[in-house]
Amino acid sequence: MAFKTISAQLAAKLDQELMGPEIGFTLQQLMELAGLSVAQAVQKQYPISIYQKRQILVVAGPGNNGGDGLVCARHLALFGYQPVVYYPKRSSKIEFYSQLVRQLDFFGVPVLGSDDKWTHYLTSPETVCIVDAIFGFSFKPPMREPFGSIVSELVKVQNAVPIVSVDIPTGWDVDGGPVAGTDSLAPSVLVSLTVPKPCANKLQAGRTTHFVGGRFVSASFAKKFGFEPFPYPFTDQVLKL
Ligand SMILES: NC(=O)C1=CN([C@@H]2O[C@H](COP(=O)(O)OP(=O)(O)OC[C@H]3O[C@@H](n4cnc5c(N)ncnc54)[C@H](O)[C@@H]3O)[C@@H](O)[C@H]2O)[C@H](O)CC1
Ligand SMILES: [K+]
Repeated sequence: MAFKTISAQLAAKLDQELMGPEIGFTLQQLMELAGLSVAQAVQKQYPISIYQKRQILVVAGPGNNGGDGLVCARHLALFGYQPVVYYPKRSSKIEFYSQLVRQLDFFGVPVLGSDDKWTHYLTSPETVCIVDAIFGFSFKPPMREPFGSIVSELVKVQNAVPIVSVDIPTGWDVDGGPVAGTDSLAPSVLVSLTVPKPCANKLQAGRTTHFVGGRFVSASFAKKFGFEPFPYPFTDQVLKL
């Protein structure tokens, strides 16, 4: 399906408006729907019934893309997968992220920190897929550590264990796509949230299945930002593009 995109700058403005005084969504509401979308995309692409081992590694970054990953992990657990979260840089400034971690504890989902070993979760066939929730539309290259090393590890295994990227393949320039001279992720799935960003035009045809998710804008709001509303079927939270 052909799709319109919006720039990194416009995506941030769209977000602010959704959470502004007129519309009044909270970040928590949007993140819940975003994380649920990603979990549903995983379920559609890697249906639980065909796997004996149901481990999924979710790598969560320090911002809201990471928050989407924490929510996604909780839904994956509820769907019956066995998520493990690697969350190396936790923000103590926003209490909400700690609440998301406590909810993961509640569902028995392990959350690894910077001192924990995580690379043994990068093996096939034990791990169904890896959810890349490291950086989204606020990423500005070049990447600082420890995330450069983490992405290099993911690149090493990405032909054996599929990567599901949340909103932006981590490390890509949001408007320009893969950055020359750096290890570049080639995800098997991309879940664009609200509307694809320009880097989605750089996905390799035949390699990446592209979904849109984050079903939270009205038709008139979409048109105001220059895109058509997406025809999500029935109760689905994602649409394959
Ligand atoms: N409307 C929607 O579509 C919604 C999308 N959501 C998700 O939120 C992210 C954007 O979140 P934001 O917190 O603005 O940014 P990021 O998570 O992308 O990153 C911020 C985080 O990253 C650090 N950082 C930036 N550049 C670098 C770098 N070069 N090296 C190391 N670290 C870097 C920065 O310091 C911050 O800590 C969007 O993509 C969606 O996934 C929301 O869930 C709600 C609705
Ligand atoms: K990402």
